[in-house]
Amino acid sequence: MAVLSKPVDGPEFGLSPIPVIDISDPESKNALVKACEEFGFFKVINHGVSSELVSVLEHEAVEFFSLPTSLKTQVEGYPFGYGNTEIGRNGDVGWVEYLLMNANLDFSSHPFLPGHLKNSETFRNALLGYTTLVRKMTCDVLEMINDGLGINPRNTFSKLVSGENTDSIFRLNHYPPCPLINTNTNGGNNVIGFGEHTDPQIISVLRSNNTSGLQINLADGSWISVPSDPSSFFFNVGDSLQVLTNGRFKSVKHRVLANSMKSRVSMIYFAGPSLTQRIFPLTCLIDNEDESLYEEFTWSEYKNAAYNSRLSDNRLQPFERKLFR
Ligand SMILES: C=C1C[C@]23C[C@@]1(O)CC[C@H]2[C@@]12CC[C@H](O)[C@@](C)(C(=O)O1)[C@H]2[C@@H]3C(=O)O
Ligand SMILES: O=C(O)CCC(=O)C(=O)O
Ligand SMILES: [Fe+2]
Repeated sequence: MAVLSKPVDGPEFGLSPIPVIDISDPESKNALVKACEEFGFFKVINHGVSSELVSVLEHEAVEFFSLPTSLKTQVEGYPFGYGNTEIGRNGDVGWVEYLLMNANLDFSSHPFLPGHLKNSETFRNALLGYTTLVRKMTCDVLEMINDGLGINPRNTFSKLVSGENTDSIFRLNHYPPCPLINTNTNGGNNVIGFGEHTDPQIISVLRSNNTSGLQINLADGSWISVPSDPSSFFFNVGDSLQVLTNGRFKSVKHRVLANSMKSRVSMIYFAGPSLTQRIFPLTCLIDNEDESLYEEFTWSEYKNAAYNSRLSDNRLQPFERKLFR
């Protein structure tokens, strides 16, 4: 469990600057590009994903996390399966328990699911329904971004995350109420649920219950709280999309603070490419005077490096080109 050395403020009040994008409106493509450039983060509304499906999956997750630890415990297959407190295997800890799984497997024979869930048809159906709809929404959003950037063909980004072999991950996180929190005078707290990091994949899609805790880091280095909204989805630009856009989009640093009173339950779909996919800045996004900021790598190379790093490391640093001007 990590305790921040300096308490942070919790700016829960006032208007949130987080961009809200109506994806039912094709004209939102420019707002999407702007959000990816300025925040690397945005909230999506009018998405068409069934709230009933989301509720069933959340209910199943709550039931699962309420089981005794002995029934949730990890099976073989790092990083997948159940875990608590430890995030990754490089010393990161947080006030969280989670279930991590590959989102492209047949869930009926999923090797990483604890027996209780593997045998639950309700859970398997909800998971399959949810990941199918969220993948489709992700592709729609990537295509709108594609249009907004004026790139051809339209599926340049979406095809990276839509094939059979794509390496997408699904994560359920549960942050129980934390009795160790000292609430400071500004209403903030000092216990980390999930430490600061950027997501390695192309784009991540997060949905949570009505408990806040997620914060994003702005360009000026300050942290702002993301007001919870169970009926919307929050999108994060990942490191790979930062590289594909030659740094025009920034992968957003984010973290989760624990809550003393309420449980937070979140579900995140990490849209990743196939392991052999080569990642490099798209030529059409390199301005004439600019140069490519990154060396080419495969997703597998990047992922291996990422999984050997700490959460807060700048995982793109080894792939940055040394430019001499
Ligand atoms: C400490 C780690 C956990 C993580 C792998 C890593 O070594 C660094 C990146 C972490 C992260 C953050 C986003 C996702 O939650 C995640 C599944 C991912 O792809 O990268 C986690 C990894 C994890 O929990 O194993
Ligand atoms: O649980 C959350 O709200 C965010 C977790 C997160 O950033 C992650 O799992 O990568
Ligand atoms: Fe994340």
